[in-house]
Amino acid sequence: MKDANLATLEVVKYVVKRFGLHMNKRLGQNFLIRPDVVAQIADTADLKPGDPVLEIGPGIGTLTQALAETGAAVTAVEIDSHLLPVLDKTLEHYDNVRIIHGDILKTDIAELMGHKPFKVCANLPYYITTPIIMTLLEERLPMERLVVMVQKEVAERMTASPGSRIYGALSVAVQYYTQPEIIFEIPPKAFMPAPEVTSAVVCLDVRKEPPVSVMEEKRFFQVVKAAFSQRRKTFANTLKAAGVSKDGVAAILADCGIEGSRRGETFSLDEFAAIADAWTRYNKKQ
Ligand SMILES: C[S@@+](CC[C@H](N)C(=O)[O-])C[C@H]1O[C@@H](n2cnc3c(N)ncnc32)[C@H](O)[C@@H]1O
Repeated sequence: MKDANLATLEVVKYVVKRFGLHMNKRLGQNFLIRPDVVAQIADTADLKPGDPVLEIGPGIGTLTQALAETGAAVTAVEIDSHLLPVLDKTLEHYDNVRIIHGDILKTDIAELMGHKPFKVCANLPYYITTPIIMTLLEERLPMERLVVMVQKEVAERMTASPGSRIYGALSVAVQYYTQPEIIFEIPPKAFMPAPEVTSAVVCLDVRKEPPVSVMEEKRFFQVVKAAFSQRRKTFANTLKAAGVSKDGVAAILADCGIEGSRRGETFSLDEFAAIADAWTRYNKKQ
């Protein structure tokens, strides 16, 4: 199938029929049927021959083919064993593709990618988008860029600004580790079967250093989690709920100069960092 572009309705239909596939909704199986969209996703990854790239969920190999065509060294992790014989066939002419059968959330990715720098390019299964993104980022893998297709609403959360309704823990984490940019949107009809939602491709360029420095990163993310777990609470009450004494709350707020009446969802990364450091200093004094 080297000459056939896999990302067309005719080819996807043919493959589904030939292998007797049943799209598994539970595994987020919506396959792209637009060659231009697939090409644009692969272009955004900006791959050179030999570049290691990780794909999550190759499906029948549509995006995998576009990645392989760049000459990159493609590693694709697919959970569904029914798709393995399909991928064997659709990608049989590429010697720069390695298919791994497994659950990406249970895979030792650093080991799989040989502890060397790599990029990620994937049309993600939507039911586990956030766990996948958070795992990849929190493990501090040597990634340079992630190009991921996600639900449009999730893409907007990743890039949201403080104070907006959709700004949350995912926005802070993504913006702490990366510089996110929404590249383009994709309508449901670009997939078979068509999902119920519009999708978007996001490019996350991994930062060499976080944009704010904090004394204890763990504390920073503890503050973020507390701030968004009860969005309607004032920040002073959020700190109390997190187990800080009344005196402690007063001392932390005075130290970082932030009004306790504000809600956590209005804080910028700088403000989250200032609170986390004030909390760390307070704890050290106790
Ligand atoms: C949205 S489809 C993308 C298919 C193909 N890349 C495309 O663009 O047409 C998501 C793929 O992820 C696979 N998948 C779902 N959960 C997974 C997991 N935990 N680990 C690895 N692959 C998974 C599904 O079986 C499916 O092939």
